[in-house]
Amino acid sequence: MQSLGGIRSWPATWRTTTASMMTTTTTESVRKVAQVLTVAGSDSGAGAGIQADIKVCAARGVYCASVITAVTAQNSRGVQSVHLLPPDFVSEQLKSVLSDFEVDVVKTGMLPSPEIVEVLLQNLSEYPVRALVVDPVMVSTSGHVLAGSSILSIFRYRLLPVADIITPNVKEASALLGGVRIQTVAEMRSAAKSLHQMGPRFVLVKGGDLPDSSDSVDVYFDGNEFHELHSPRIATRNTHGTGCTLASCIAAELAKGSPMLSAVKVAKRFVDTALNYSKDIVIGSGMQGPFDHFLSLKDPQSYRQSTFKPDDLFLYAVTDSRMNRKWNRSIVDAVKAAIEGGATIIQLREKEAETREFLEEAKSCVDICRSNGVFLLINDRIDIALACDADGVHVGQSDMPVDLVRSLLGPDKIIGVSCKTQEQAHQAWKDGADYIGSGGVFPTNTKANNRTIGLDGLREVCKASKLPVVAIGGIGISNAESVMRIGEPNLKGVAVVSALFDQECVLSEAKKLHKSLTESKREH
Ligand SMILES: Cc1ncc(COP(=O)(O)OP(=O)(O)O)c(N)n1
Ligand SMILES: Cc1ncsc1CCOP(=O)(O)O
Ligand SMILES: [Mg+2]
Repeated sequence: MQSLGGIRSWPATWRTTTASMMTTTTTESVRKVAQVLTVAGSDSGAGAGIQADIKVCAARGVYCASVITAVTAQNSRGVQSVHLLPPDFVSEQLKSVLSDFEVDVVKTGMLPSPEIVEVLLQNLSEYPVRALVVDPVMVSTSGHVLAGSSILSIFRYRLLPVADIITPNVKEASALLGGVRIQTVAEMRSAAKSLHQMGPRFVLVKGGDLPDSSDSVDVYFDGNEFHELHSPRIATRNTHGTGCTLASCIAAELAKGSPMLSAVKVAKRFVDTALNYSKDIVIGSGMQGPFDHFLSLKDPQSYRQSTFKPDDLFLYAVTDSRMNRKWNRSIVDAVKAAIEGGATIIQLREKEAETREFLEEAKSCVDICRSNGVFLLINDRIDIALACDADGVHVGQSDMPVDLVRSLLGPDKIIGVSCKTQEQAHQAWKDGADYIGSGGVFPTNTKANNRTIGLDGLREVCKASKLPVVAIGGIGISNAESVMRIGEPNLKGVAVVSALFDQECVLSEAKKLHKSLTESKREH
């Protein structure tokens, strides 16, 4: 099996396509379409399985072909009956699609027998694709066994080693690991590590079923680093098909060209938004209803504008035009590298840029950030933020007042404000800011004439406000841990300029800083 970046190379015309576009036009006016093939079971209730997969891909702008492995009779009450398709017929479907279409990514769901996995593997070796996403479906949300223990051996020794990513929930992860206990995030991490040793390039262990947790935590492991992806638990009965939706959304984003972590983050946000949007709908009379994958058609705003979470401040990358010029980088390249290295939010702070040029670059950065599921804010320039439809702005005490910014940008945009004192922190809350940037914590050459407040000043600001706080000023790999160690619960991360952008390789510096922040978070 070839994997992402593997044997089949991208057509030259496609390589230049931005990740947010599904198609592009070649010189011969042929439109290339990002394509997923789902190999899964049919759900007559259409909340999960093949039907969910097709809907997600359509909602994400990707074509989805389907090979059906089994037909289930099911609804919101559960699975009433399952009919397996003969392996030869599954193979015929696979050949039909793979020999004809240029499938980018194959996503698997219900693979109910070892023979069916065998024909899948055969076809994939004959018709290689760019990536394989394996959702090791074993039990339906209602508790019906969809693939029994006979499947475990071929999953472990044949399928997992050729997968690019696997997305088990805790029960599936436990089954794949011979029944180990997985009841805490620490046990999820250890399970992700053990599963990675079975061969997949990336592992995402989904913690939605974890007992006693107020938010839903998924653990992502790339063989080197862990990422914990948090989202608030959404109170709804309409959770049928969330696993299929997440895996298909990952496949769709990969097919459009996203790196793996970005694809996973976008998919998680898509599922959260869909669940939230559909929390009150009633389809069926049972315990687990389907949700609406097409929310974007009904209410684009609710889909586009996902909610800002304090943890988004974890690794906050702030650009600088002088540094970009010094290192001969465009803003766009700087932003791409920071995101790839793990930046969780971006601010464009381009003090010397010409308005017209800044606007064009800001628009490109909005596209990149949106397709990676990372928010983009603009420093100082409310006009640019409005014109490029950024996710928000960051303003200081001598910029436009926060209450006025709020009235110009509306309730959905993110507003951050710089605070050095307790009074400023109180005011930030009253004025409707979403977060506080506090510093300079340490001396810095990036901002002239800036008073340093030290760790004590940072602590005071944190204590004075309910808002999440990000520390800024002179922070880098050598001292990020000492900042986070002040242990204030609303201190959510560090914002850095020179530690990322006044460096030869933004990507590796971002990775190192992300790793050090993750370690300090785990320790405290
Ligand atoms: C996250 C974050 N915190 C603080 C600042 C500083 O903003 P400001 O005080 O407006 O100073 P300038 O950046 O405009 O020089 C920031 N940009 N980001
Ligand atoms: C914009 C800003 N606001 C307070 S300190 C600072 C500069 C931070 O830059 P660096 O991370 O290079 O010290
Ligand atoms: Mg400012």
